Amino acid sequence: MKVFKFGGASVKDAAGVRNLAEIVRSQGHNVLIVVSAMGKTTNALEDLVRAFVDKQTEACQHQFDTIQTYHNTIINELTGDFSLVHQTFAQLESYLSQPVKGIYDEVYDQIVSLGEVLSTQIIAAYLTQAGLNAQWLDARQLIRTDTTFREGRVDWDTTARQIKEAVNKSGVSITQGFIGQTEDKRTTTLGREGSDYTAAIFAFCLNAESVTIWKDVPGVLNADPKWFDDTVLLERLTYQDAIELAYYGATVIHPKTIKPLQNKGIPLYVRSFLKPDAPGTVIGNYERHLTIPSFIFKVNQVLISLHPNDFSFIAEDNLSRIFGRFAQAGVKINLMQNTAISFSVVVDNNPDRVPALLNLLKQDFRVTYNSDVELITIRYYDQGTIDRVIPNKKLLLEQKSRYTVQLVVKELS
Ligand SMILES: Nc1ncnc2c1ncn2[C@@H]1O[C@H](COP(=O)(O)OP(=O)(O)O)[C@@H](O)[C@H]1O
Ligand SMILES: N[C@@H](CC(=O)OP(=O)(O)O)C(=O)O
Repeated sequence: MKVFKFGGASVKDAAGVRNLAEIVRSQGHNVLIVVSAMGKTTNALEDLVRAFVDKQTEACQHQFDTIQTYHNTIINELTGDFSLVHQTFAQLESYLSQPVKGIYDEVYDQIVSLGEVLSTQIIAAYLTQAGLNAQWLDARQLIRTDTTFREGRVDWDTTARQIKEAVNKSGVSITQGFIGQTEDKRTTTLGREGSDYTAAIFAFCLNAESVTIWKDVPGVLNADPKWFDDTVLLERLTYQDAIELAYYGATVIHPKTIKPLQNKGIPLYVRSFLKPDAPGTVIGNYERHLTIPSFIFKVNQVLISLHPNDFSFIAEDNLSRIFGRFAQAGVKINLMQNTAISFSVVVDNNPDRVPALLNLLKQDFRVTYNSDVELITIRYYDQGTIDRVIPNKKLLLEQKSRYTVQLVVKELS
């Protein structure tokens, strides 16, 4: 069987849902479909959580209405029995009418996970009326995680057992990306953009023949077309090149997706939902690595420099203290570099996490930071490619390995 993953961009409106059905009809015999929340619903639900926890009743109601209206607009253009969708909105409304229960991240997961529940309920209803009888599966009952809310860690043994028992390998099934559940039945999410990872989890557990991620781009390109004009389609990629590109921030694939697929040799296709007959990119066990440079831009980064208060070296004890603080604050490091008595890191400038991290670090270190920096990564670089990306930018830090260069830059004002 195959696994197809459709992201929010592919199902942002009724036309997207119809297009999904056409792709499944023409290419998806014996397929499990993993779907994300529609359009930008996850962002909208994040705003709803903030308003709910901050007890901003009006903002909360407004956000709820906006999300419901958006989904109703899509439903109104489709045919099918959407009663489950209305039930989900009723459940959400009832949850929002009660006092906030649990820590922020837990509340976040109970609410934000509903984006995927709604999208799959709508699509399953549409597929069924279109004669594609889709089995709707609740990913919360299949993917078991620990209690790390917003970044649930998968319990592979339980997950594999539950998936093998529940999924029918013939016909069409549909389930939610991004969500799972703890042992005591509290919903978790797997980290933003985690639906690709869900597709890989299902494929791994089911020994699927392939995974296809349907995108609004022709495949994996050598740069994000939103930033670069002359992009080139990478027709074949090794798992290693794919994992490196994703890890450095090529948002076309979630970095956690590759490992489960590589471990079982399952090919990953990245194809266009706008041109479903085009071959796109295939990622697999190939001998040849990339031959052309790839560019990855991460904006809205912050460069943090730490200097031990007691002038001690950046050695094992200080390093373990630093990494402990980052883990405690839940902040991922995108780049790091040290000298004898200073340690520099670049992280996403996440307003929910970075201020708390800085406070923790200030307990032991003198902390300086530079916000609004960009992190540019070039894989298979040469000097010409570096020169191409740094005009009008001040270079703050550079790190080179044999195949990859990373540049921390700031716009020259
Ligand atoms: N190397 C790359 N190749 C192709 N697309 C890329 C690359 N890096 C970033 N992207 C961006 O990824 C986007 C698709 O991802 P995303 O918007 O998250 O889709 P979805 O909602 O389907 O998961 C593309 O529109 C493109 O701007
Ligand atoms: N809806 C979740 C999960 C996801 O992967 O979405 P998408 O496939 O649209 O990037 C998010 O936005 O984080």
